[in-house]
Amino acid sequence: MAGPPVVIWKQEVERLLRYRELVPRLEEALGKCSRRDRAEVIQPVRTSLPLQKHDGFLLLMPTYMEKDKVLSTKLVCFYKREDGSTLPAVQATVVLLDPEYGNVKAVMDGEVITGMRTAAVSAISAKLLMRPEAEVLAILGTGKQALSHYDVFTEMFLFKEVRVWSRTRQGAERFCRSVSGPVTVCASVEEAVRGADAIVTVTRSTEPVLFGQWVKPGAHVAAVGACRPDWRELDDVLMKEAVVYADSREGAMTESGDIILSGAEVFAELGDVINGTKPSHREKTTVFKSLGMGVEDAVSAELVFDQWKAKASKP
Ligand SMILES: NC(=O)C1=CN([C@@H]2O[C@H](COP(=O)(O)OP(=O)(O)OC[C@H]3O[C@@H](n4cnc5c(N)ncnc54)[C@H](O)[C@@H]3O)[C@@H](O)[C@H]2O)C=CC1
Ligand SMILES: O=C(O)C1=NCCCC1
Repeated sequence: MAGPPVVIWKQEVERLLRYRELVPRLEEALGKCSRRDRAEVIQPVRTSLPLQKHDGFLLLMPTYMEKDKVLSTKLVCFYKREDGSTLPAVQATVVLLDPEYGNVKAVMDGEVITGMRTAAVSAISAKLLMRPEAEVLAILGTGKQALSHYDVFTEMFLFKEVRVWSRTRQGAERFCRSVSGPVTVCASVEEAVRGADAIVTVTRSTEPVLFGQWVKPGAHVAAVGACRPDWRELDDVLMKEAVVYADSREGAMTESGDIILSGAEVFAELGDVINGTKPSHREKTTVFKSLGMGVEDAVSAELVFDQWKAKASKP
């Protein structure tokens, strides 16, 4: 008889999850997704429930990995929120189940998982698609995702300069106080991205903020915001000039305004590049359109649970 589920909350998840273990698990999971083998991953396009009164959405993200014996679902709410609002834009919980019996093994905070797995997948996109001689990273937006992207990008790559742009001075100042290394604060998006080799867009904008005319040919863009079919972060010029990669082709065609409204073609999934079935076009301008996938949460939560069990079994 299974016992009650364990509850693993934010600070514990923060203690247990490390990029050096998370990144290889995510790479493996992305490869499995793109093989479309239902014994490896079943992950339907997520259900999205509008919370119209609150200008938000609830997303349900169930995932089953039969061979790996992983069954989970994330519940994540996200809201448009005005700048200066003290309320979080994203709130998430991950439920981990035992696939053999269907009982819940663990309920865990999903905020740290969402922050870290999203940033880790963007860093994987950079590992696969960014030029190796990249020196300048620009981050647009200074919220939670901006911080996790700063952490993993500076852990995995050696940039000479990290630039940041925020709509508000307070946002940029808060970001600079929160990170451990030097940052150049830029007064405009154009100033931040001109000459940058890698650009991360992590804003809540619903209109384009990054324009192709400012982007250096051969740069790599990880586009993380704009996760609704009518929301944009990138303009048509950039979307049409770049070679576009996505985490999930189905997800991108259903949810990404940058892809749907620009008419850009998804060249490949990151998993196709990992599996060697599609090439990496490092020499060209590349866009990785990230929307987030349940499988990323599933393997992250399983990793947290494994680490928790290992710690709990120590005398
Ligand atoms: N692809 C994925 O897997 C995930 C995507 N997201 C998306 O990433 C984005 C950032 O998420 P968080 O960092 O958690 O949010 P946050 O609220 O912590 O930060 C959002 C940032 O965007 C800025 N911003 C808000 N409106 C803007 C506008 N109109 N133009 C320019 N900047 C604007 C804010 O000042 C803030 O710096 C959101 O769009 C969220 O939906 C979040 C989690 C996972
Ligand atoms: O994958 C996720 O988690 C999210 N994706 C889009 C916006 C909110 C969270």
